[in-house]
Amino acid sequence: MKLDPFYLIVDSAAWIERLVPLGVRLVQLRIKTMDEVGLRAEIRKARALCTHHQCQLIVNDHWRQAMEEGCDFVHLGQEDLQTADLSQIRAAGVRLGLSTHDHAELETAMAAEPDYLALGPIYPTILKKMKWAPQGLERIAEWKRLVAPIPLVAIGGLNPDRLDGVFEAGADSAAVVTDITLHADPEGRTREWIEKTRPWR
Ligand SMILES: Cc1ncc(COP(=O)(O)OP(=O)(O)O)c(N)n1
Ligand SMILES: Cc1nc(C(=O)O)sc1CCOP(=O)(O)O
Ligand SMILES: [Mg+2]
Repeated sequence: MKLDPFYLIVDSAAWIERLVPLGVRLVQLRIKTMDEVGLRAEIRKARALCTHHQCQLIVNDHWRQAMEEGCDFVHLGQEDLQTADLSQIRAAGVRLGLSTHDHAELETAMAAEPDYLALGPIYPTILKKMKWAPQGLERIAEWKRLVAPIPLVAIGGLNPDRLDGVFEAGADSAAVVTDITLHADPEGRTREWIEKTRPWR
């Protein structure tokens, strides 16, 4: 499976409506706190937008709601994995991306036979507090050797200036939140990401 090298992560369907039409091909809806009705509406709207714009939608955490809304790709972390019903996800033909931060997590993740693996945080991130030190580029190269041919996603503190290093080290896709969502010009920055990742597409 080939992942687009630009992996946008946002926390609402409104962001998807704003940025996906610019040419984003891979987007994650990452909603951490919302009531069930609101969450369902967000997933439904995100799915419709992504279908219309031929963008692959990946739903973070909420695998059950994602499946019930007809989505075909979810992302789970190690804690999410403990409660997720992987056989139900697989039986529905839903694809699965998994987070990893160290060797023990990688072993757990590989056992689940994911469709991609994410490694982070590559650089310091301001989005959330993390117990892992930045992994650095060497770690991407190590992970690539361990996981290929499973696609590898790099995440954490990425920006356009850091992309060449990340791809040269072996990442297949670069995931980003705040470099775009906190930018003064999110549309302009999204176009910059699309251009900068073009050679890796
Ligand atoms: C592409 C990608 N990589 C890693 C994560 C982090 O997932 P997780 O560890 O479950 O943390 P939360 O994002 O749920 O806070 C991700 N969402 N996407
Ligand atoms: C959601 C997330 N997961 C990470 C991990 O390492 O698993 S790092 C991260 C935050 C990514 O945001 P930004 O691009 O703003 O640094
Ligand atoms: Mg999670």
